[in-house]
Amino acid sequence: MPHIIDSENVLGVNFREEIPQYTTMGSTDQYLYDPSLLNSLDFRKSPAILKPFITAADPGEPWMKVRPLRESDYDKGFLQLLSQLTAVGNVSRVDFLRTFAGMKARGDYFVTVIEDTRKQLIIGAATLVIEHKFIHDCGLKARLEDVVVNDTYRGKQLGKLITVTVTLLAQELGCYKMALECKDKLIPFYASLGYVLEPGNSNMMQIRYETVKKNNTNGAHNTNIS
Ligand SMILES: CC(=O)SCCNC(=O)CCNC(=O)[C@H](O)C(C)(C)COP(=O)(O)OP(=O)(O)OC[C@H]1O[C@@H](n2cnc3c(N)ncnc32)[C@H](O)[C@@H]1OP(=O)(O)O
Repeated sequence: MPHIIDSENVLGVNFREEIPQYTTMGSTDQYLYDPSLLNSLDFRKSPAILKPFITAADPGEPWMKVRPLRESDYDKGFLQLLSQLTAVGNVSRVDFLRTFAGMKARGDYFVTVIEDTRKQLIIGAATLVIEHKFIHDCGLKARLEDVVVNDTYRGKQLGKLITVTVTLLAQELGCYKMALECKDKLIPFYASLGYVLEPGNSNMMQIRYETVKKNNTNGAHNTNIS
């Protein structure tokens, strides 16, 4: 079960003080969450058709690794990968480590990546976020966020692999359901992985509180907005 968060962490109070001082990148290089959680996922439970059959523990290539996000992924192109999804902005190493530490402290962010270990490059990512509810007997609801595969690696099942990984992880962590928002053209992709549009309950609504900076360098040519 996810770590129980305290209200001080939720509000982000004193985060700066909680972060260890890093003199060089990777001096601790922690995982965001326990990587052993990925070893026992049963990919046979997923309706996804994976040909050849691959899993998080055995992604089919010796140079491919599915694992939790690490601090050193700042230097392995993680943010550049996200910029293929939406605008990232100018995220400094300090910003990245602060956000990483906050997510780790909360215990309910499961950012999961695929690394090409030959190039030390992050080539795929997806995030499982767990919401704590009073309804459903104080149940846990999962959200799927920020799914992306490096454009030169697409069409090789990596999108399915990373999405099924976090979908099964949510079930393993005790969530009663997992939900996502996506563009219409991706509905068949997620439907093939078991996600369904529920009749009368398939509208996504939102209110935006900020405008995306148009002059950021990472996402300057990307019109996708998450
Ligand atoms: C919840 C969210 O985060 S929604 C945001 C989703 N992410 C994005 O839009 C970012 C840009 N897109 C991507 O990174 C990738 O195209 C992904 C993640 C959507 C798919 O990654 P891939 O590695 O190419 O997917 P994969 O090889 O596993 O393909 C799975 C299937 O989905 C289909 N598919 C993949 N991308 C798309 C697309 N953009 N539109 C329609 N169908 C697609 C493929 O044709 C394939 O179908 P098949 O099994 O019948 O051959």
